[in-house]
Amino acid sequence: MGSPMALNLIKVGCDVIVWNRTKSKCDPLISLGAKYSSSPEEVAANCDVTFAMLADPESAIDVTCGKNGAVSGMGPGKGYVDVSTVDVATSKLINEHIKARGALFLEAPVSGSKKLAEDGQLIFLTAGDRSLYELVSPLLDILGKSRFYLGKVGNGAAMKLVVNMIMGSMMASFSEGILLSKKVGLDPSVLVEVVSQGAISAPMYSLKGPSMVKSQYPTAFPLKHQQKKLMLTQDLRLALGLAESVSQSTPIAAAANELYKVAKSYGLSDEDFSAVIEALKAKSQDTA
Ligand SMILES: NC(=O)C1=CN([C@@H]2O[C@H](COP(=O)(O)OP(=O)(O)OC[C@H]3O[C@@H](n4cnc5c(N)ncnc54)[C@H](OP(=O)(O)O)[C@@H]3O)[C@@H](O)[C@H]2O)C=CC1
Ligand SMILES: O=CCCC(=O)O
Repeated sequence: MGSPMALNLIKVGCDVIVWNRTKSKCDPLISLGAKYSSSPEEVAANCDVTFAMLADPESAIDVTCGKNGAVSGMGPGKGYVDVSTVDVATSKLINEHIKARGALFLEAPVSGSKKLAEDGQLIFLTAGDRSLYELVSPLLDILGKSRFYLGKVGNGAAMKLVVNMIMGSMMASFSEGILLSKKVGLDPSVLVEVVSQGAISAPMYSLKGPSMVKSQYPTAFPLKHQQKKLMLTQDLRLALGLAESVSQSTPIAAAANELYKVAKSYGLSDEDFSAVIEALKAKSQDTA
């Protein structure tokens, strides 16, 4: 997600400095004009605004607050925009560290996957320093099709988790439908078409349905991010934790969460999250 976002900024002529743990992944960006810094600290020291796109809460904290982390390069007049998907507590922690350096913080997790990142069609769910939001809005408009400012830090993370919770349950339910249609002698491709024309149509179903019917899961949003294991956190589990914290019942999401865990145990972490369908196949002895 970070690469296409950086690329879109380079394309419009922004002065972009990049860092990634695996440096080779920066090479295509460097060849297109990005400069390279050897640590997150150096990036933050050399930039007015630093964007972070990390896998999960642990890496987001490490890259920000760890050794040679971005915090060390921050200071008054600078801004830090974390576009990773993390939990509320992680976002608040990063905010505190950035603020302690006199800099501004904006959480801005995104809705929309790899293709939408490439096309500059992401949806930003931002919260934090309003002045930083105003400052980076022109950049967010290059990277995305819309942006929401949701107030205090944590609201962006919470909104993202709620959206991903709905998405996880929708995909699990869609998977059940595909397999059931096949078991009762229907053509699942026709089911995908029917769904795409009705009230429950969703781009996600039209995009992923045809591949799922063929047991193919080209990775857009890796299943491992729907089931993050670090610090026992993951998008669905984090959403369940959020629900529990306010005594909101979410039985559908809880059931879906179990399926993602099974799919992950089958070694499908790096496949698209639509590979959750494999968890149901195994249960019903359907290997087709
Ligand atoms: N893919 C999608 O469709 C979407 C993803 N998201 C969210 O965006 C974030 C990134 O997702 P995505 O780009 O798909 O994930 P990837 O797995 O492709 O990239 C993860 C990035 O995090 C880095 N990273 C992981 N662990 C560490 C660590 N311990 N220290 C330093 N860097 C680390 C990786 O570095 P390295 O290259 O060295 O491994 C890589 O740059 C996630 O939070 C995800 O939930 C949000 C919306 C859509
Ligand atoms: O967090 C990832 C969400 C993927 C998507 O919105 O399609």
